This record gives sequence, C-alpha cells and structure tokens, in this order.
Amino acid sequence: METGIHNTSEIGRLRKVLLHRPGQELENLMPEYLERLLFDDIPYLKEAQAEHDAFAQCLRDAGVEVVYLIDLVVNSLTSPEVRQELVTQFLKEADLPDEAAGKAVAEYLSELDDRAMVSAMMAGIRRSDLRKQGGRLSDHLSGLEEGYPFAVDPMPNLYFTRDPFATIGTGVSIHKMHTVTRNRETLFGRFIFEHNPWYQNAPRWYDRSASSSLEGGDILVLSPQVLAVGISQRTEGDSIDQLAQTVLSQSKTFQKVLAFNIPKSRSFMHLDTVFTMVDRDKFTVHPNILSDITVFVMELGENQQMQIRQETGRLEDILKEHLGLSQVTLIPCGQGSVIDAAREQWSDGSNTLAIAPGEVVVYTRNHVTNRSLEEAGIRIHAIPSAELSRGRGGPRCMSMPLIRDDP
Ligand SMILES: NC(=[NH2+])NCCC[C@H](N)C(=O)O
Repeated sequence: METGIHNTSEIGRLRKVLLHRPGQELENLMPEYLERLLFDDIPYLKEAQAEHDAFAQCLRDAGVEVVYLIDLVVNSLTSPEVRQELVTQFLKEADLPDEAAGKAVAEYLSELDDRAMVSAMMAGIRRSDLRKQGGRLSDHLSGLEEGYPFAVDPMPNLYFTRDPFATIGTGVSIHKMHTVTRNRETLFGRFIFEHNPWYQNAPRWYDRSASSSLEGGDILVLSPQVLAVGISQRTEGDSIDQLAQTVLSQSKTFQKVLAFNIPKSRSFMHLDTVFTMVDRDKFTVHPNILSDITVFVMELGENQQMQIRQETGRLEDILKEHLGLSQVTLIPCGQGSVIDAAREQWSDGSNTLAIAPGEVVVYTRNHVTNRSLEEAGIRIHAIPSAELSRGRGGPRCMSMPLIRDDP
C-alpha cells in the first residue's frame, strides 16, 4: 500500500523532504526561558527565515520537493471534528494555569481559520493576545500583573523537523520527546499520520503515548536492512527495545538495529550530532567516537525473540562488519583538531544532510570540516547559518526525508 513514505537509507537521492520555516515562535523566545526551551541565544527571525529559505532553495535546485509542516497539519484538519480534537488535545498539553485560561485560549483559537490557528499553536500565545473577558476590572488587570507573560509557550524547536517523528522504510515512528517543550511538537505528527490523506496509511513503529523517550536525531537509516539508534541524552534504552522489536518484526526489510552508546551531554544530544552518513562508505564523525565505542547489536532470533550482543571497538570496524563494507572512510569533524572539532561540532559540523550519495548540505561556518569533506571527495552545498545555529541544530536536524531513492 502507498504510504507516502520511502526512506531506506541516509544517502539515497532525496526526492521529497519536510521542513518547517521558522515563524513567530522565535519572536517569543525570552532570555530567561532559553534553557527550558533548548536554545542558547535568540535568533533574529528575519535573518533566520532568509537562511532557511536559502536552505529550501538549495534543496529545490537539487530537484528535491520541499513540503512544509504547517501545510501537512492544515491538510490534516479534514473536518470540524478533527479540528476540535486537535484544539482539545493542544489545550490539555499546554500547561494552562486554570479553566479560565483554557476558555480564553479556546475562544482565541476559535476565531482563527485553520492556518492561522495552527500558526498560533506553533508560535505560542501571549497573555496580551487574549481579549479581556467579563466586566470585572480585575479581568483587565491580568495582563499587567508581574509573572509569566505567555498563556501558551512557543515551540521554537519546530524547525528541527528531524526529531518529533522519523520516517523509517515505509513507516513512521512518532516520538515521546525527552523534554516537555519538545513533546508538544509531536501532537502535529499524530494528526498528520492519523488524518492527512497522504500519510494516514503509514505503519507506526513508535507512538507518542509511549513511556520512554525517543528522538529522531538518534535514528539513522544506514541501509534498507540496518538501523542505527543512539542511546543518548534524549533516547532511552527501553525506547530502542520497543522500536527494534516493532521494526524488525513488522517491516519487510530491516534485519538489524545497532544501538550506539554515546556521551549523555547537551552538545552530543543526538547521534546525528556526532555521526552522519555522507556516501555509501563514508561518514562524518566526532573524534571522540572513533574508537572504543560500544554498540549493542539487536536482531530477532528464529522465535522472533530479540537477541542482543555487545561489541566494543573501532567505529570503522563495526561499520565494515554490519554494513558489509570492504572499506570505510571516517571524516573527523574539525579535521581531528581538538579545538576545531569542539568548535564545529557545537555548530553542527557533523550534522550533514545527504541529498545524494557523496553530496551533502552543510553550514558554511564549519569550514574546517567542510574542507575535510571535499578532500574526501564529497560534494558540499554550503548554506548560511548565523541565526539558525543558535538553536543548536544543523541541516540534518532541520529536515525529515519523506521520499528517497533506494541507495
Ligand atoms: N537532530 C538534531 N541534532 N536535532 C537538534 C535539536 C536542537 C534543539 N534545540 C534541541 O535541543 O532539541
């Protein structure tokens, strides 16, 4: 059955990709709340949008069809009942202080058309946006009180479409995110894969109702047979158990999951911040994971029981063994310099997006790593990122492949 999804590798020619153009949610970032909202500074929206438009155009120039998250969500609102269901669940997850606030936000949203409503859900709702109710003076003072100025938090990380859900083969895993702020984003994925006519037939490999966290930056489709998943700051072992059991037992092609144990730190938040695939036998890596990395090899035995064995060694040898490669090229971030690796990994020098075998999108700012890629025979498309980088994500983070050619 056609599911609208076909993603069997990291490097097959990219045909269709999901992006989110940063919106007013970035104008609702405040210094005192940056940490909770997972940002390290406040991007200048106009420039961030210009940089993101350059990213989208770079993909279009390469023949990739770009679709935007807001369009998929709006096209999922196929009836007034579905729209109401989204509003109801959105309000439940908005951490509203009381019933009156819920009514005020519901009234505010009810006055908007579908597109404006979804945009407001993404951007966050300022208390000053809400029309004052009632004839009491106290109702009109609420906006003047000290205190938290938002009725509903913004979702500033939405432009990192890699993470809330992930396409794997012809299906999708919809995630439970490590943080509350990002878990709200996965509600849009639920509605797309439940109601959007293009995608509602996609098999589910994971669901946002799960109890343990899984994020898409930790999932790499290394081949039609092999998935890599990071055990990271954001993704728990229990989640990988569940994902591996479902994918290996229900998909028609995947045979193995490699669970890589990586440092649990903010700068190494996902596997794709330290490791991405740029060609059939070439990878970018952070020097810290080149050797003595531990991987758990997960396969189903004859009785469909999961069999797990632990391997520790050089990443190169692990990849050769499990991908059946005679040789592997590992391209170190920052050309292996401790200083340049630290600097460029922080601005996602390892976080490349392959648009075809040996052809990747990178940030111009990571010039040391970019030079390594070119010296290894990789064709790079460098895009500006002065503002986009402030969210701590790169070209791979900012994209979710919907259709790729097989590798
Ligand atoms: N796949 C990735 N590396 N995503 C990066 C996401 C960055 C975002 N600020 C967060 O902390 O979640």
